[in-house]
Amino acid sequence: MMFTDELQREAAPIIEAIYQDDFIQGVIRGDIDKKAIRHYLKADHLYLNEFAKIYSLLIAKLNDKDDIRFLLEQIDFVINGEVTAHYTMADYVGENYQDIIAGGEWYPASDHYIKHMYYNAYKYDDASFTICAMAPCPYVYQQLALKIKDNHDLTGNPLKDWVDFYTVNMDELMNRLNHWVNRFAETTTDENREILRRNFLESCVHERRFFEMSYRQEAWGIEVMHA
Ligand SMILES: Cc1ncc(C[n+]2csc(CCO)c2C)c(N)n1
Repeated sequence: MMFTDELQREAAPIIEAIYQDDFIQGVIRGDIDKKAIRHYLKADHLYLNEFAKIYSLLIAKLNDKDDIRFLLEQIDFVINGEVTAHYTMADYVGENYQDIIAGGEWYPASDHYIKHMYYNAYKYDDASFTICAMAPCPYVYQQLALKIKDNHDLTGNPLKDWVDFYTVNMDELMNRLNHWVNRFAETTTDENREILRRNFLESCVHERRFFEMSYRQEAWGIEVMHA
C-alpha cells in the first residue's frame, strides 16, 4: 500500500464526520442558512488567495519544468476557476458576489488552517511537508462530492453545481500530489513520515472546522478598525 493510501484510509472517519455535520447536510437538503454560505464565501475567497500564494512558495522548491507548469496551472485554477463554484453559492444567497466577500477576514478556523500550511512551507525545504498539509483541500472536497452524488439525486437542488464542480478535475491533481509525497516518503525517516501523516490528518480536521466555522458564523469578535 502506498503511503498516501494509508493517509487516505485514516482520513475516512473524518470525512464521514464532515459529511454528517450540519453544513454538508444543509447543502444536501438545499436549505442551508444563507448566512452560513455568506460566511463560507467571505472566508473561502481569502483562503483560496493564500492557497495560490503557497503554491508559489512550492514552485521555489521544485526543479522539474513539468512540475512547475502544473503548479502554475493550479494557481490559475484556484484564482480564476474555482470562483465558478463560489458564484453558484452567491446565486443561492441572492446577492452580488463582490458584495458578499467584502470585509471578509481570516476567521479563527481558516486562520489556523492557513497558518498550518505556511508554517510547513517556511519550516521545511522539501515540498512534501507542505503538500501533505495542502492535499486534504482537493481530497476532502472530492470525497464529499462523490459521497453526496452516490447517496442523493440533487436534481433541482440550488447548490448542485457546487457539488458537481468537485466531482471533476480533482483526479489529476490528487495523482500529482500523491506521487510527490510517495516518492519522498519512500526514502525519508520514520520521524518525517509521522510529520507528513499529522500534516495530512490535521488538515482534514481543519477542513471540518472550516465548515463548522461557516455554519456557526464564527469570528474573532474583535472590532475592525476603519481608516
Ligand atoms: C477550505 C477549502 N478547502 C478546500 C477547497 C477546495 N479547493 C480549494 S483549492 C482547490 C484546488 C487546489 O489546486 C480545491 C479543490 C476550498 N475551496 N476551500
